[in-house]
Amino acid sequence: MRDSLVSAGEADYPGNLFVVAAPSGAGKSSLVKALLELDTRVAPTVSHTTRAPRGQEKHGREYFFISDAEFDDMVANDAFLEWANVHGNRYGTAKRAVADRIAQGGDVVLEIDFQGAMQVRRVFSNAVLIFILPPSLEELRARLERRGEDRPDVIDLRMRNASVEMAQAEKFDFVIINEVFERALFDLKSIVQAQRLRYAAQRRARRDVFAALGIA
Ligand SMILES: Nc1nc2c(ncn2[C@@H]2O[C@H](COP(=O)(O)OP(=O)(O)O)[C@@H](O)[C@H]2O)c(=O)[nH]1
Ligand SMILES: Nc1ncnc2c1ncn2[C@@H]1O[C@H](COP(=O)(O)OP(=O)(O)O)[C@@H](O)[C@H]1O
Repeated sequence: MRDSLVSAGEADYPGNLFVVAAPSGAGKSSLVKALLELDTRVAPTVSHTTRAPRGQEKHGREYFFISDAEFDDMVANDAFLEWANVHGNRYGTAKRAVADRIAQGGDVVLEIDFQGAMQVRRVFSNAVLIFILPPSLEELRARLERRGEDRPDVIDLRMRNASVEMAQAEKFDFVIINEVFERALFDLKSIVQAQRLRYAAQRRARRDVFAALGIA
């Protein structure tokens, strides 16, 4: 599967893979949710995690909440496209969820951390990596506090990790600063649209070259 996803970029996988990463609280989930409401061609996948569910979260909707032993089994069975330790818990994207959809020409968006994003790039070179930045660290903390989902010690840990995560932004294809939400959403939509046009043009060009060479 790893190898076939590498050739993905080519004919077998006509869909696009978008990866969105950000420090916790930057607005990644809000932006991706808004994108999905506007654009039905792109679908999310549900990750697996060993973290405990928050208030309203449901198994199979936000995440598949699994035990450490179950996570170990999935790692041993090579079931993950990528996985990483984030803020003291493990999170991973199942291969099957991504491959099935992009093989059928659908687009997929992954909301994962920067370590996972780098793993995806190694496996699937056509993936478009997008990093969301908050306008400042002060605003990041304010958003985490306003969201009111995490205990103060969890917020402190996420803030400590934020600087390390933000230093990774330059490795991504695009960086969006989520200051004014609507502007950031416009940027995200534009990146998705541009990639679709670019990839479709690449595929057409490849077909034309093959046809001209008589090897279509
Ligand atoms: N590598 C990886 N990271 C993930 C995955 N799912 C979620 N994450 C990341 O784990 C971090 C914590 O997620 P979560 O506990 O839901 O809190 P959030 O930061 O408020 O979204 C975020 O950076 C997520 O992007 C995954 O499947 N793989
Ligand atoms: N541009 C923005 N301006 C102000 N608040 C925002 C903005 N974008 C998101 N938020 C708020 O910040 C909090 C964190 O956003 P969320 O999408 O949960 O972040 P993440 O998924 O990156 O952890 C939420 O309460 C959300 O409503």
